[in-house]
Amino acid sequence: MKETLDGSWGLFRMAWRIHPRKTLLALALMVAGAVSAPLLAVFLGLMTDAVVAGRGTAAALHGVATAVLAALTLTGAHFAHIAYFELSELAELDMVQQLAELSNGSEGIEHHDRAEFADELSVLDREVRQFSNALSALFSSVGLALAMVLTAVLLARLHPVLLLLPLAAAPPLLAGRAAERRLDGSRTAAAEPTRLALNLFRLSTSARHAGELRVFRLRQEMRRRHAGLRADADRVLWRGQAGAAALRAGGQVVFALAYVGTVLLVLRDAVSGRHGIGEVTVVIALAVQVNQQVTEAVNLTGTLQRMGSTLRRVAAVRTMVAEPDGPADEGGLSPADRMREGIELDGVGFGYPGAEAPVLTDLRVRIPAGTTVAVVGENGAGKSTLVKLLCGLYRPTSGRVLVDGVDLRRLSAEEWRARISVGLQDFVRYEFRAGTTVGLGDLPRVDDDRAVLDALESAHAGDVVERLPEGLDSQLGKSWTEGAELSGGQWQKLALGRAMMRRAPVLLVLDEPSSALDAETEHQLFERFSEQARQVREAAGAITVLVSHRFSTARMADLILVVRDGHIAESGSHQELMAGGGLYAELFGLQAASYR
Ligand SMILES: Nc1ncnc2c1ncn2[C@@H]1O[C@H](COP(=O)(O)OP(=O)(O)OP(=O)(O)O)[C@@H](O)[C@H]1O
Repeated sequence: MKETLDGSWGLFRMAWRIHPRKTLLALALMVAGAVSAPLLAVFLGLMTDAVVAGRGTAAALHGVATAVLAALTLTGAHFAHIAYFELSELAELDMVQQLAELSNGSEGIEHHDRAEFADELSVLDREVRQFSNALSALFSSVGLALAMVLTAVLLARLHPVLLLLPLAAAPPLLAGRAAERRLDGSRTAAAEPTRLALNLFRLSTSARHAGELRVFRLRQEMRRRHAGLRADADRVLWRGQAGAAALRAGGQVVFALAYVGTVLLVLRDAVSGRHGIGEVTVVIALAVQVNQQVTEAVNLTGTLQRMGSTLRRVAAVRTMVAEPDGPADEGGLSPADRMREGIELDGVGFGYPGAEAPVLTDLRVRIPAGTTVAVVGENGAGKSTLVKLLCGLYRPTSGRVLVDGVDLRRLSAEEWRARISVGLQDFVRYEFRAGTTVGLGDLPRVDDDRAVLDALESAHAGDVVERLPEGLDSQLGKSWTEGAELSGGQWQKLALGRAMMRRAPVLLVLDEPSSALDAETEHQLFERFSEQARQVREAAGAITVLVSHRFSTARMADLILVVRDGHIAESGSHQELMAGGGLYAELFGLQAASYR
């Protein structure tokens, strides 16, 4: 009950916020349409009595009133619909925007790693599309509540026993609520298989994966898995639907028995002469309405309860996104324009939400300002996780990342992001104009083609644009009829160009650009960065971090971090590490031998 009331109130506030005047108009029309139905029964009774008594004028007047009320009953909801149609659409849009904002509006990305977050979001994704019905349900239910009270008063005036009829509405209402709870439970239980099935569907229908699916002859297998997951979800949903239907039917049977009983009672009184013909007309008309009111009330409370749980889910998602251990903007200090001392990892540990073992443990290292750093290590060692911590996308679960001695948590996340630049391993393929796709790396200069060309030049990526039919003006992406599709490496080169757009970032992170670049180009690129970093050491103190599997590139760095099983196994310059004869020296030797 509380959820339904909270949901209704939340909905009303949302409509009011969007358009107060239309909200009031829709509500007034809906209420007028709803209460005119029981009044219609009263005037019908009065008209019948007047006709039987031969009072022509009174019969005609009551007849006109009956006709007006009938018109209002039939058209009230229709006119209200015109008033709230736009409101409903706007409310749905508002919800969709709230979801997008919740999902991507936070500074951190930790919530994306939680299965509960994905489940709630997948249910919400479906449920918000029902939101336009919710407003109509809300307005209708206000009108309906008034109509039910009026009907009960009218029935009680005729015979107190007739009050049993509205009271008999309680069992179907309670059963309806229980049914909706059961349905909501089944939607939650089915969320995971539904989400997984949707992922498989997207995978099976994406142009990007079409080739591999065919070569490995996986289409049949994907269909089988998809069907299995859908069947799992459907089984849960079907059980929920069947249980809910049985509960609703039980409630309706109780009401039907009460309905038949009261009609028989009034008919008996009429036969014995205790009621006039007009009163019998009123009772029969009202009893029919009570029947309709109950059915409508069950449906409306179901819809409102559903919307209540949608709003509850939105609140739950909001809490997950605002988790206190997420990388929120705690201190709001502004990072300096130049790095003075450097970055220090002070006992940094990190575990992904829900994972049993931490990915990184007790990392301790000082990276002086102006240093070029190479991070090397086996697959899954924790290199990308480390650079995401440096970018402030995750917050360490233990220890601190210090920037010039200040805990990264205390820096304004937004300002820190503005001072750094990244080429991430899982870069985005923005299907925009080529120049825009690169220019997005520095939003204020997104349309500055000169800056874009310079950035592409710095990233050794000018050739990608040169080959496009309209250069920087070429539309990218298969979603466009004329869009040019790029190879994976070309997309990554543009992402590198994007990383070069910012003028003087204090931290530049390049996470494995190797798939796009051949060994020679990667080498040259890093050489250039190292040179630039040395030149601007005094001016900006920029730190460049490159994650690479190529030791021939890594060796140029001032500092090499060898990550193994979540900790820094070795650190130092190439010469130091080679002289140490440890893991780095061993891996370097192996790779060098394979090139010979
Ligand atoms: N979003 C995530 N949620 C849970 N676990 C994750 C997530 N991302 C990575 N991991 C786990 O963290 C570990 C380290 O992953 P990470 O991507 O940091 O490794 P990496 O050294 O960059 O590997 P690679 O060289 O293959 O890119 C892996 O065991 C991986 O399974």
